[in-house]
Amino acid sequence: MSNLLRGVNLYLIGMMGVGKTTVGRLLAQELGYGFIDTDDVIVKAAGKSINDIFTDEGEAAFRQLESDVLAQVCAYTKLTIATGGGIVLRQENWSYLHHGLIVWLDCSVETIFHRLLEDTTRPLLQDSNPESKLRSLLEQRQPLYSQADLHITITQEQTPEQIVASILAAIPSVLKTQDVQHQN
Ligand SMILES: Nc1ncnc2c1ncn2[C@@H]1O[C@H](COP(=O)(O)OP(=O)(O)O)[C@@H](O)[C@H]1O
Ligand SMILES: O=C(O)C1=C[C@@H](OP(=O)(O)O)[C@@H](O)[C@H](O)C1
Ligand SMILES: [Mg+2]
Repeated sequence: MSNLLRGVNLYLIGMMGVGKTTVGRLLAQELGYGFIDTDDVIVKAAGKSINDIFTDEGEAAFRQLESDVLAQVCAYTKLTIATGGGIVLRQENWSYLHHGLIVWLDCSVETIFHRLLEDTTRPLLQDSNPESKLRSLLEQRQPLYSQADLHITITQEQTPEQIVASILAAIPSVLKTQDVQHQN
């Protein structure tokens, strides 16, 4: 598979809680790729948590850091990159994402809600009604996520290993399409 990919980066996009960080790390191992999580890079560079960045500097400052990190990361090859769920919001980020293959991990709001019920690390979910917040975020973002090269639908029971397997199985079909497009 890594031969087929020829070092092209994989960018995982999708809603918070869908498993981009968890699956991305495994996928990188499977491919012999490096792994980067844009949120981790931001936290290390800022020296504070995502929650503190949102509280102290606001979401717009966080989005700028996110774009800066993405711009730096896409200069490298042989990486699997787990992005933050809101990376799709800025048009400029798409020009960076399109340097690689963009994989949308998609699962139901119910699954995400149950996974993140006890989680306090997602500032956008610190809301009086997190489930409805998730629904409205998904409604806003779905048309953006759907611009990905690959759409992987995940069920509640699927393990990270099974999700990696379904991504690996789906990759050749998009690479083929891209080769055909390049020939035309
Ligand atoms: N396939 C899965 N099955 C069960 N739990 C999962 C799965 N993928 C991720 N999780 C759990 O869901 C939570 C969110 O996962 P994470 O990888 O941080 O998602 P994201 O990076 O998309 O926000 C974590 O607690 C993680 O352990
Ligand atoms: O959806 C979002 O806007 C966000 C998702 C988070 O990352 P994950 O998608 O990895 O949870 C993180 O970047 C931040 O809390 C904002
Ligand atoms: Mg993550």
